[in-house]
Amino acid sequence: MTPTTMTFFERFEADILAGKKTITLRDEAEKYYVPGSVVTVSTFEEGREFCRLEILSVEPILFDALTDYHAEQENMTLDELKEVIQAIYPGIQQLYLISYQLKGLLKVN
Ligand SMILES: CC(=O)Nc1cc[nH]c(=O)n1
Repeated sequence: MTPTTMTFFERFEADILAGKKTITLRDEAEKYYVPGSVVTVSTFEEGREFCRLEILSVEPILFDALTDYHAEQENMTLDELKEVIQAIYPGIQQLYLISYQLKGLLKVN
């Protein structure tokens, strides 16, 4: 079944809404997003819905293949991005690069 939801840590919310973070790197469990589908996005911490995103692509990528270009799309330096990914997914090598575009903001409740 096509996933219809995605969560992000609250600290990424502002960058997503500002269009400064346009990709996310996820593990095997989240490789099933479908290009062209729209997902409702909520915070990981509180489950607060804050936007909808259209999934543009889902591609496998190895941790060691991450470049400055990927970091730029995450609004980070490459060192920061690698630290963040290692903190979320310790020891991971196989990642999935999900690119998306903002489809709409959700009202504050
Ligand atoms: C909740 C969660 O896993 N969030 C992530 C993970 C990887 N990248 C990202 O932008 N957000």
